[in-house]
Amino acid sequence: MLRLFTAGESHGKGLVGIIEGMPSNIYIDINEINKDLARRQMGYGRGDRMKIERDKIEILSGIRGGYTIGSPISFLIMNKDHENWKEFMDPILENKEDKMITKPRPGHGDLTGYLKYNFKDIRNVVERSSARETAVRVAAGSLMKQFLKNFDIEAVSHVTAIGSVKIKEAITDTELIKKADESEVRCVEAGTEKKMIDFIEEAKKHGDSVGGVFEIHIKGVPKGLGSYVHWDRKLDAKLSYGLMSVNGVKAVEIGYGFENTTKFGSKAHDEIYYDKKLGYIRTSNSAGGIEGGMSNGEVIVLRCGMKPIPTLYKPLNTVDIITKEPALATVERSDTCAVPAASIVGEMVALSIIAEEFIRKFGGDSLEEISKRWKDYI
Ligand SMILES: Cc1cc2nc3c(=O)[nH]c(=O)nc-3n(C[C@H](O)[C@H](O)[C@H](O)COP(=O)(O)O)c2cc1C
Ligand SMILES: C=C(O[C@@H]1CC(C(=O)O)=C[C@@H](OP(=O)(O)O)[C@H]1O)C(=O)O
Repeated sequence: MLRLFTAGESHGKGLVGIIEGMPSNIYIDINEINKDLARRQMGYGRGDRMKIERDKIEILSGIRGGYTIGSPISFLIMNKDHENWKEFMDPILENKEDKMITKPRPGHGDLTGYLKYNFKDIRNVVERSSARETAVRVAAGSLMKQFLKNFDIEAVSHVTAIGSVKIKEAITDTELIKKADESEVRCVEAGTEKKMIDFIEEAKKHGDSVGGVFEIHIKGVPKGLGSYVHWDRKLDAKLSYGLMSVNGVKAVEIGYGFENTTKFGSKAHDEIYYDKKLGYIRTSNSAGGIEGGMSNGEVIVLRCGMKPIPTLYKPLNTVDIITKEPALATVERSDTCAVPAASIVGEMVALSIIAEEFIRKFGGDSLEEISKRWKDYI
């Protein structure tokens, strides 16, 4: 079983990840992980924090001479911003109190987290509920991506909507999305990107924030990851769980999940054909590569809806937890839009789940053992 533990507060010393269950003898290129960490920091609409951080992974264990050795892989990503928060984030010494947060932000975990954990200062909630944690999930996902590359499994992601600005003709071709990611193709319809940027700028001008939609494609996944035999083994359920755990994601769609609800069955399902060379084939992919809780060999298509960022520079109404009087929600600093960043997080989270399911199906302690079983099955 492949597992990931994450720890770390947003303005604490740093973030920690532990991956347990990674097979041995997988070549890991640290530069590739750092590239994915950098991708997560990009995207129009991010705030000043991203000017401070330059996320880099430091491996502590589990990798030797560039190869995994089967033991838990532990790693660090330091918070450069900690330097500016030392007096408020010291684990041992008493923290200064003049930055206590008492005005919970609607849309964030502030109010319920403070009540649930019986805190005096909402900062305790803010620090861990922050999406800073997603840096660890991207680093871990990037490592798993390198494992999956051995089996020709690859993922791409792209933003399909920022607020009400949508890509009209959604790119459905995985290779084209990949090119877009490499900046060869920017957008299907000329001008869409500018409209998205304008939408973010408009929000920013009014102290507001935006959400949007991103899409993930995973190709090369063999038929049969996940299972129909028990509810908690279904691949669509597992992917939804993982994606829903990405901060701000409130909707997950698989294939044409919503669109299919409006169609007749005759138009909604992907008919089966047989080709002497290719075996069973489909000529459409409405199901998004998953039927009966199992990958069916087609490209896995996932779509996620992210709510607008909860911290507003023109703050929403709230209640001060000390005076119980009406107040405006706390704002220290914030992104206006983080959909492009969330898209990278989603891509890496989805790959982590595919890696976990791949290992569950093909088993084995080393890459060689897994490769043998995979080849036999294929
Ligand atoms: C990459 C990324 C960056 C984010 N940046 C901010 C931010 O600057 N300010 C903010 O209030 N929320 C930000 N969010 C969203 C919050 O983390 C999220 O709304 C919060 O954790 C509550 O989400 P939930 O209701 O889905 O659990 C960001 C999310 C992601 C994925
Ligand atoms: C630190 C990251 O994102 C943060 C996520 C976040 C939130 O509330 O989720 C709030 C902001 O934190 P800060 O107040 O320090 O600027 C974002 O910058 C990151 O993505 O690495």
